[in-house]
Amino acid sequence: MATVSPTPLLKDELDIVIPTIRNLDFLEMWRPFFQPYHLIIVQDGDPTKTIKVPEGFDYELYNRNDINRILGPKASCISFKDSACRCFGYMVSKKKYIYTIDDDCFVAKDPSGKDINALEQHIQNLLSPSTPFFFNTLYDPYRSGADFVRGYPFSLREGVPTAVSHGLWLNIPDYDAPTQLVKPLERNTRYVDAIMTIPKGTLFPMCGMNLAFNRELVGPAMYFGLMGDGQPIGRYDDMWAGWCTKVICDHLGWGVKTGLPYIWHSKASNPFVNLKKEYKGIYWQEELIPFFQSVALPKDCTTVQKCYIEISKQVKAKLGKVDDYFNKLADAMVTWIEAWDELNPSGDISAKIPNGASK
Ligand SMILES: O=c1ccn([C@@H]2O[C@H](COP(=O)(O)OP(=O)(O)O[C@H]3O[C@@H](CO)[C@H](O)[C@H]3O)[C@@H](O)[C@H]2O)c(=O)[nH]1
Ligand SMILES: [Mn+2]
Repeated sequence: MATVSPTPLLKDELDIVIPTIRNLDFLEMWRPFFQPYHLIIVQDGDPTKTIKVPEGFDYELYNRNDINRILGPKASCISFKDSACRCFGYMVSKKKYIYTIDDDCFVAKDPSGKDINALEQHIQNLLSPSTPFFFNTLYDPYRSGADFVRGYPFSLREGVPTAVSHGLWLNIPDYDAPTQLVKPLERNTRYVDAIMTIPKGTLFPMCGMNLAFNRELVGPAMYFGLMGDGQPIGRYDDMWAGWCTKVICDHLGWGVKTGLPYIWHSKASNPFVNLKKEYKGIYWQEELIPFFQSVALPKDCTTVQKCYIEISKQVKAKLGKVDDYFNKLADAMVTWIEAWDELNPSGDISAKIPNGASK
C-alpha cells in the first residue's frame, strides 16, 4: 500500500517571507520542509540584480521597483538596504500566517542529531494557546509530556490565542555589536528544550531571523520601521516591531511565545558595520523601553490598527523630543497602516478582549 505523506500543516494558509540581497541557495537545505509552501521574496538593494531561486519552489519576488510601483508615495515607509524591508512581504501576503527567515539561517539538528523542521514547530506554537496571565513553571503546558503544574488556576488553563512564535539560533547568536566585539568567538551550543509564553507586561527583544506570527491577528503591528539607507539607525527593525506587537498583544489578550525551534545561524555580520547601525539605538533604547512600558492603550482601541495608530501618536508626543527621527517614524507608522489597509481592505481585526486582559 503506497504511503501517502500527510499534507503539511497550514500548507495553503502560510507564506514564508525572505528578505534578501543574495542568491537563495540556502533553500536547498530547507527544501524538504519549505517546498510545499509559497515563498514571498523581498529583494533589497539593487533591483537590476537577478536573485537566483532554486528550481521547484513556488514564489513571488518583489524588488524596490515593485515596492515603489505597488505603494507609490507610501513606499517611503518601507526601508531600503536593511532587512527591515521584509515587512513589505507581510503586507502583500494574503495568508493567515507568516514565517520569516534570513537567508543565512540553515536547518539545525536537535541533540539526537535529527534535522529540526523549524516551520513545523512554529506552526505548532501558533496553533496552541499561550499563557501570558500566569507563568507555568513546567514551561509549555500544551506540549506532550507536560501540563499545568499544581497551583495553576483552572480558570486560566484554556489559555489565549498565540500571535507570535519567536524561535532561537544555534551557532551565531543574535548579539548586538558591542557584545559581538567583546566575544567574537562565542557560539551558542546550548539547545534548551523549552517553549515559554512571555508574561503579560514584559517586553522582549524580538529577533526577525526565525520568526512566525498570526498575520490575521498582529500583521498590522509587524511594521519593521525606518531603517537602513538614509536613516540614523539600523538593526532595530525587529526590536521596534516586537515592542509594538507585545504591547498590543498584552492589550488585546493574545500571547507571544519564545524558545523552540532553533535554526543554525551561519554568518556573523560585521560587528563594526553593525556598531555603526546600532549605536544610536543602544542609548535611545534606554528611553524607548520605559516608553513602551508606559504605553497605555484606551479600551476603545479594540483593533490592531487602532492600537497601532494610538502608539504612533504617543511616539510623536513622547519620543519626538528624544530625536526628530521619532517624528518621522511616527508618521511612517501611520503610512504603514494606510498602506496595509489599502492592500488588505478586509478591515480591522477586532478582538474580543478577555476580562483581565486590557490595562
Ligand atoms: O541591506 C540588507 C542586508 C541584509 N538583508 C537580508 O536580511 C537578512 C539578514 O542579513 P544578515 O544575516 O546579513 O544580517 P544579520 O545581522 O545576521 O541580521 C539579523 O540582525 C537583524 C537585522 O536587523 C535581524 O534580526 C536579522 O536579520 C538576510 O536575509 C539578508 O539577505 C537585506 O535584505 N538587506
Ligand atoms: Mn545573519
